[in-house]
Amino acid sequence: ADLTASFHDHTFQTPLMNASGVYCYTTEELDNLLASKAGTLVTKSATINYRAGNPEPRYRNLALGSINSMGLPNEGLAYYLDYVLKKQADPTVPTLFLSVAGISMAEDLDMLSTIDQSDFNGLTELNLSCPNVPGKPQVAYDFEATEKMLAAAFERFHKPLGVKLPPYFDLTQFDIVAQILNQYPLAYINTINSIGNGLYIDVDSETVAIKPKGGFGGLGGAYVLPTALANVHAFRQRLNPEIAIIGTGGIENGADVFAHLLAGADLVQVGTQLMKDGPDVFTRLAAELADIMNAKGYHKLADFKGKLKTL
Ligand SMILES: O=C(O)c1[nH]c(=O)[nH]c(=O)c1Cl
Repeated sequence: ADLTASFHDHTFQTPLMNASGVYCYTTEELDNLLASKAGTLVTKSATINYRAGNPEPRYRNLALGSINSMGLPNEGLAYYLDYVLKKQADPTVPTLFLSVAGISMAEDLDMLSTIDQSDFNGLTELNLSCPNVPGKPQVAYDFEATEKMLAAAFERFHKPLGVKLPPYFDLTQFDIVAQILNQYPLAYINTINSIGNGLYIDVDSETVAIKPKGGFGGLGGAYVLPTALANVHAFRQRLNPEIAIIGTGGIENGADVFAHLLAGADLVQVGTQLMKDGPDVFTRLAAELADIMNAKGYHKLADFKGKLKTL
């Protein structure tokens, strides 16, 4: 089976990559991703300046996934922009993704201007769905703010741009959000971000799992797979075909990768399972996906991508 993934005018050795926020804070972690079977990588969502983030413990692996309230810790935009600019000079390195998540629209726009004026030749991911900055509601659950943000972004940003979206749970929300997104020349959407503000309770200790926000945090892993698949498929059915889709959420094995692709994803991102297994997870996921494709007689991703059947 050929796992080569095409995404606009880019090709990747596999459709697999990390989810922003996982294994992508430092240049060492990012280099380890490049050395793995991941097709490419995305950097930790950046703010203009270094951010310490929320108090620890702020991430926990759980039997059925994970919970996090990191609070947008990152080294600052320049650190990640320097990294991708250096790496893109190497012809053996695939096209890279750079993520930004300002804690205000002004900060987002400043960062987009900085990137636009740079020689970055990869794709930029505007994170509209961070659920863990206390006092800052997610932009993407405010449809007016989302529209304003996209209009302002495309006024000043001329490189390929994608948006990271939170999960939606109502079909009319899919209709409304898709109608907004279809007005803009987006390269892609990335769906889903963690399911915001879950609460894990440890019965033995009668305590929450993480320190920030009284234990409330974004859920990842197996908990979120059906919601992730629904968002991928709902948007594939509604978005202009020029807007590609990155499927994120709940991938533990090759079958989950296959399901995301079947639902319409062009690339998939792995967060919780990468946190649990490290970059070798991409070797396993690639092998498991290839086995499934071979068993079904599929030779390339286009043979089944987006071809989910209904009853
Ligand atoms: O707390 C975080 O840093 C965080 N955590 C998430 O689960 N999604 C995000 O977009 C971000 Cl920005």
